[in-house]
Amino acid sequence: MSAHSDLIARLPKAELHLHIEGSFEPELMMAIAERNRIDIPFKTLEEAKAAYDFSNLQEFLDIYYQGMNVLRTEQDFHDMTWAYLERVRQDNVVHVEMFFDPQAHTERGVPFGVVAEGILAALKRGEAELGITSELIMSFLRHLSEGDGFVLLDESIPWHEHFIGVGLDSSEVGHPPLKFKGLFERCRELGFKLCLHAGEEGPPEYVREALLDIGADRIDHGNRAMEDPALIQVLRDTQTPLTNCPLSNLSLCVLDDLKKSPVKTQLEEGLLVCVNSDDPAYFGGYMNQNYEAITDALDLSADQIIQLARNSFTGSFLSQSQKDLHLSEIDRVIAG
Ligand code: HPA
Ligand SMILES: [Zn+2]
Repeated sequence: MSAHSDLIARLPKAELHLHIEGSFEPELMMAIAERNRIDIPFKTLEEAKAAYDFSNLQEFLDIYYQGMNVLRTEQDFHDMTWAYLERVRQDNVVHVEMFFDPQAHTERGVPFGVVAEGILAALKRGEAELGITSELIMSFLRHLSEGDGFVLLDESIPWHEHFIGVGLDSSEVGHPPLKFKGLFERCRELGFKLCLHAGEEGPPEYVREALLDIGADRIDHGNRAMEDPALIQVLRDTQTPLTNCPLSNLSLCVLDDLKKSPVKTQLEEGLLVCVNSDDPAYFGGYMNQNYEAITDALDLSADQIIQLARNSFTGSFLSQSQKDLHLSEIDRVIAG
């Protein structure tokens, strides 16, 4: 329990950096494997959890792509998404802008429509039954080619109205944002918001490319931007949201100690940083556990925690009037 657990629990929050396939808990994975009669390398929960010991991004990604292999039907994608929504309702997450990785499914023969329809059905239900609003962000795998990205973009045309934006994730080093310049230009013309993972393991130059060459609307992670004072200035001037993921940083050894997290400095420097869970089933915590861990590690004040929650709405793709409603709800919670 953190010193500010009660405040953290009471604050409404938006989650802006969440890979839905990274919310796939081993219990559900084993149940779906059985339902679909698929062998998985884990026989027990303990075995699964023991495999979740990573020393870098690639080690995680290998297990992450393996885990999602059991997902085959619309029902599977629905069940995974619904489980996430039910879980974060408890953390007072009221809005989520979620990534999904279609190429990780189409590559193994699962049609795009199966993936999208399953997730969308759960999101619709989440709004009706849990009051959680949501947006979907279609992410490109950066270890694949720009041409593969264009194939996905074409394949997804019938569902474009359901996506607010596109993302860029998977193995960062060696796959800079500029590798996808033409693809993101096309996505921008189509009206998509652009969210790029940059500066998680990759150098500050990747954040610079995402921001200045691609025109990213949001930077996912962005930790290593803090190595470049000129870049910090750009992030401050543009108020580009940075979606930080504390427990992810720790699990993937981006940081060896959360005390070295840039979040407090970013707040003090006036950057628009917020806290997120990234892949909660793999990194040991959902939204509030991420808030608690970063609060304790950096000794954040109540005002700083409130600022993080405010930033999660300000940095979202909600309309200004929707943002204002959420921000006034935060005011109401802290006054009461
Ligand atoms: O944190 C991440 N980084 C890159 N790719 C990912 N795919 C899922 N999570 C991540
Ligand atoms: Zn991520």
